[in-house]
Formats: sequence, C-alpha cells, structure tokens
Amino acid sequence: MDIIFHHPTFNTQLWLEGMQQQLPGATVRQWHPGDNQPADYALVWHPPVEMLSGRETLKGVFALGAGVDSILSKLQAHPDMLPAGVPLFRLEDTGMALQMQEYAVSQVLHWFRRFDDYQALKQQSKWQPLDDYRREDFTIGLLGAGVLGGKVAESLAAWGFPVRCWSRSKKEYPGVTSFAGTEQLGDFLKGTRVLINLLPNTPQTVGIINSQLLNQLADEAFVMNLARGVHLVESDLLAALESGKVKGAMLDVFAKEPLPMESPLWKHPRIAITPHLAAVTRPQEAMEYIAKTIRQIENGESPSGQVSLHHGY
Ligand SMILES: NC(=O)c1ccc[n+]([C@@H]2O[C@H](COP(=O)([O-])OP(=O)(O)OC[C@H]3O[C@@H](n4cnc5c(N)ncnc54)[C@H](O)[C@@H]3O)[C@@H](O)[C@H]2O)c1
Ligand SMILES: O=C(O)[C@H](O)CO
Repeated sequence: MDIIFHHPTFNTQLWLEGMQQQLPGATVRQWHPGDNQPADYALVWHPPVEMLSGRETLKGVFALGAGVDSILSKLQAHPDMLPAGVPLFRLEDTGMALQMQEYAVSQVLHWFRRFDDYQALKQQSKWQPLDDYRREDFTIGLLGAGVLGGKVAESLAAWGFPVRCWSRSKKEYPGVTSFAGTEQLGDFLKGTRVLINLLPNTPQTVGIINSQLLNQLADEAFVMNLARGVHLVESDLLAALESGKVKGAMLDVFAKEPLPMESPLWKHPRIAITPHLAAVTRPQEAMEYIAKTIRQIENGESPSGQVSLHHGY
C-alpha cells in the first residue's frame, strides 16, 4: 500500500514515520511536484491540484483537519482535483473535542462569574461586588451540534447550564434541548444568552451570525465563534456590542487570517481574540484514526468521517 503526504506546515518526518508505524506494511512518502507514482491513499492539507488530479486509483483522501472548506473551495475551482468516486475523509474529533470543551467551558465560566466586569472595575481600582448571574438566565446555544458541537454541549450541560443546540437534523445529547432546521432557528435563538458557533463553512452557513440573528438573542448576550470567520459579519457584531445587545465576544477565527493589524476587533475592550487554535490536529490521535479508517476501507467496511460533497461538510 502506498501513501502520499502533503502538509504546508506540519512536521513531515513525524507524520511519515508515525504513519509507517501505524501501518507497517505501507510505504509512506512525502509528495513532491512531479511525483506521479501510484498511491492508494493521500493525506493532505491545502493540496496542490496536481497532487490528486488524475489519481483514479486512490482509495481515499484524508483532510488533516476537521473543516474541509478550503479543500472543497479548491475543488470548486478545479473539479478534476478529486477523481470521481474517490472518497474524501476528514478528522472526526481525534482530540479536538476535548480542546473545544476546555476553550468553551473556561470562557463561559469567565462570563458567568463576571470576570470581564471585574477586570473592567479593576482598571478603575474599584472594589465593588456585583450581582451574581443565575444559571437559569444563562442559556447556552450551540450553532452546529456535530462531533465537536455535541461534545461541547454535553460538557456545558454537566456544569448545570441550560443547553440547547441547533443542527440540520434533531440530536439526542443528554441534558441538551435539540432544535433543527431553518424553521426552528428562531425558537433556538429566543432566550439563548451565550451563542457558540461550531457550524461547518457551507453556502448555507456563511454570514449566519449577522444583525438579524444577533437581535433574536437574549439581551446582554455573549458570542463565541470557534468555527470559521466567514460565519460572522464582523461589522454586525461591532454594532451589536455598541448597542449593548451583545455584551462580549470571544473569537478564534476570522474572515481574514491572520487578523489584519488595522482590524477594529483588536482594540475592542469587550472582544477577546485567539489566533485560530481552539482545537488543533493532534498528530498521534489523528494518525491512529486515519490508520483505523484505512484498515476499515481495506476490509470492505464503511468507515465514518466521509465528507458529503453534496452537503459540503
Ligand atoms: N477553531 C478551530 O480551531 C477549529 C478546529 C476544528 C474545527 N473547527 C470548525 O468546526 C466545524 C465543526 O466541526 P465538527 O467536526 O463538529 O463538524 P460536524 O460535521 O461533525 O458537525 C457539523 C454540525 O453542523 C450542522 N449543520 C451543518 N449545516 C447546517 C445547516 N445548514 N443548518 C443547520 N445545521 C447545520 C450539522 O447538522 C452538524 O450538527 C468544522 O467544520 C470547522 O470549520 C474549528
Ligand atoms: O478545521 C480544523 O481542523 C481547524 O480549524 C484547522 O483549520
């Protein structure tokens, strides 16, 4: 079995050796331009078109992340990049759910215990106890309730918050109220105090966090964007912060990354920023997952994690 690998920033040697250990019978190589030798599987991130095009005998392509929007948008521009019938897989969890839980739970608790307000008071050297927030006024809503959103919802429910989620179809997560489809988006938003976005980037979800959506949240809402920058209309968030409808935001992803120096988001006192690292690919877990999936394909099974080209995620 031949495996080709391309990632613009990962430690290639670590991946080649690691995959070789996972699949001792395989030959794993870094792909270089001009390499047209046979391959059964490709592990990629931002792949050059010529790496994959024409490879009709591939049995699977693995995106080395959870979101496949960059690959799918390249595929739109170059439809021959993925030969017809070759399945595209993505990473499901592989250690990312725990990272997302850490990120979301710590920030929700930060807002719930009013540490943002106490930080502002500290700037004024003010010793001033504030009223506690009540859990029943702190409903958390997950936009997107798949592999990552579902796990984040469960971890926040375990902290005793009312938690709800919104997805394409109904979900059954313990302690989480499920809303599904465009027709239930309004009911989901009504009363949501903390909105956490974990949707994939698709034509249906671009710009979904806009003025119209923000206005339907509870007053003094909080917004956490952990998915993709294009989901959020940044100027609408700034307007909602200005009006007081939104009290604070925590943003990990941006329409343009790195976030340009001149962006007003940097200086806004009620916006916290991290540089797209809410959940990163953990090599060991990812390699174990990919090897397991390859073994399932080789055994004629149907593994999970296949991207639907129709749905775009
Ligand atoms: N910031 C980061 O570091 C980071 C890390 C990993 C993933 N991500 C992002 O998180 C996203 C989610 O990852 P995942 O593994 O949970 O994906 P997933 O495919 O398992 O879940 C997607 C969820 O979104 C819902 N959904 C999709 N389209 C919808 C629509 N039109 N209307 C309603 N619901 C819709 C699905 O029903 C599902 O519940 C990824 O696509 C990626 O962009 C970000
Ligand atoms: O989707 C992912 O895996 C991360 O956001 C990195 O792009």
